[in-house]
Amino acid sequence: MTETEIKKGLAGVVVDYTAVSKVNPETNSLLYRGYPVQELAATQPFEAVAYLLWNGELPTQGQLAEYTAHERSHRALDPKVKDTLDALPVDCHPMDSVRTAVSILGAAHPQAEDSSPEAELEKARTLFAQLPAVVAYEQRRRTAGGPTEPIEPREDLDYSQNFLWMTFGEEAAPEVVDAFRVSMVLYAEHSFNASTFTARVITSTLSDLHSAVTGAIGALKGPLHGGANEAVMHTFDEIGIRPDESEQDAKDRAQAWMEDALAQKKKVMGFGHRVYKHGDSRVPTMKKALDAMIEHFGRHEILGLYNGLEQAMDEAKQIKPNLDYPAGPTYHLMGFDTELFTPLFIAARVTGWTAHVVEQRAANSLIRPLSEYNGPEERHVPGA
Ligand SMILES: CC(=O)SCCNC(=O)CCNC(=O)[C@H](O)C(C)(C)COP(=O)(O)OP(=O)(O)OC[C@H]1O[C@@H](n2cnc3c(N)ncnc32)[C@H](O)[C@@H]1OP(=O)(O)O
Ligand SMILES: O=C([O-])CC(=O)C(=O)O
Repeated sequence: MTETEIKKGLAGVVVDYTAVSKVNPETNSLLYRGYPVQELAATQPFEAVAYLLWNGELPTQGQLAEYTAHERSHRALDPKVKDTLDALPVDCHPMDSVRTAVSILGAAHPQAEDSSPEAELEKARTLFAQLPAVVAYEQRRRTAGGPTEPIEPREDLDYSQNFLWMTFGEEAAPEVVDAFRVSMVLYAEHSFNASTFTARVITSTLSDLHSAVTGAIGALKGPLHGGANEAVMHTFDEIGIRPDESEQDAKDRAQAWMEDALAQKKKVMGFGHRVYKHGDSRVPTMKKALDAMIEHFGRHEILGLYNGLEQAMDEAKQIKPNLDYPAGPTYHLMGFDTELFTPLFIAARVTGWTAHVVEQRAANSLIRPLSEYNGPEERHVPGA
């Protein structure tokens, strides 16, 4: 009998076509609908990148104006969502809160059961516009220690400006807005990663868009995927962030921490990738945004910790950082609670997920792989 080849973790398995993005580990590049992500990050508002992912082309000025107006008119925190969030424990994980909020928004959507391409796009655009209020409110509820008043959105601000406004109740500096925008663009899409694949599996049963996104959030939460940006900050905290420390001292401590962690065979979150083996295509762009935040806030000890861990990992195992590594400390410097980092990833990735939902539905085949049984041989219930 020939042994069945098991593709554990589906590693290296190509399961379908996609025109949404191309990850190329050979050239270390990432294209959204053909455009290099670093070019999009350098030039485009996040709203235009969302449009591109959904529609396949960058918007004209008129199309962007229409999308922007739609986004701005759906920004307020839904009262049903606020009531539910207020009923949750204040210290529950915000990923659970956002997952719950998406479920409510789905149940309440007037086109919940309409899966025509037009309805799917409408639902995607609306959810994209609604999510910042949910994430911002979760940060505010945690800070207040319980139910509080949300900050009302401002229609004169763009997506990134308004996100920071609703979270912190003040207008962010342009440098901060730009670093935030760049993070959103970089987090938006990455082919058949675990959460996107989850969304596609759910869609393949002809289930609805909000169910697909709710499931995708569950997959994103884990530290081997999106939860790594939160985990990176826990590592920094474990090493100890000392704002008065010199960059070199911080670097030395981080290197010593990493040597110890690797000696104990620990997995260090924020490093490694299933597809990229020579570095994540998005890291240089995100690292620039982190550098800008380090300069803006004058926090060079963070750079010391960052470089110390990266260098020690590279020397010991030649494993490179992934996008979550520079994103974590960037969000920390902006003032987000560590547990809010992965919800920020949701706000960005909802664009990619929903583009994949539409693509899956348009050329659907139920996703149902096989397994090789290795349990007990057939046996019989006594007395049967
Ligand atoms: C945006 C994103 O979602 S990016 C991914 C975010 N996730 C993380 O940062 C979590 C940390 N990284 C990891 O766990 C892995 O690198 C993954 C899950 C991302 C990719 O994993 P895989 O392709 O399955 O590789 P796998 O986990 O088998 O690792 C291969 C080898 O490298 C080692 N390795 C990989 N990543 C790390 C790491 N972060 N720290 C220490 N060792 C690592 C493994 O221990 C393994 O070593 P071994 O062959 O001696 O046993
Ligand atoms: O592609 C992956 O496996 C994980 C990742 O980097 C992402 O989803 O952005």
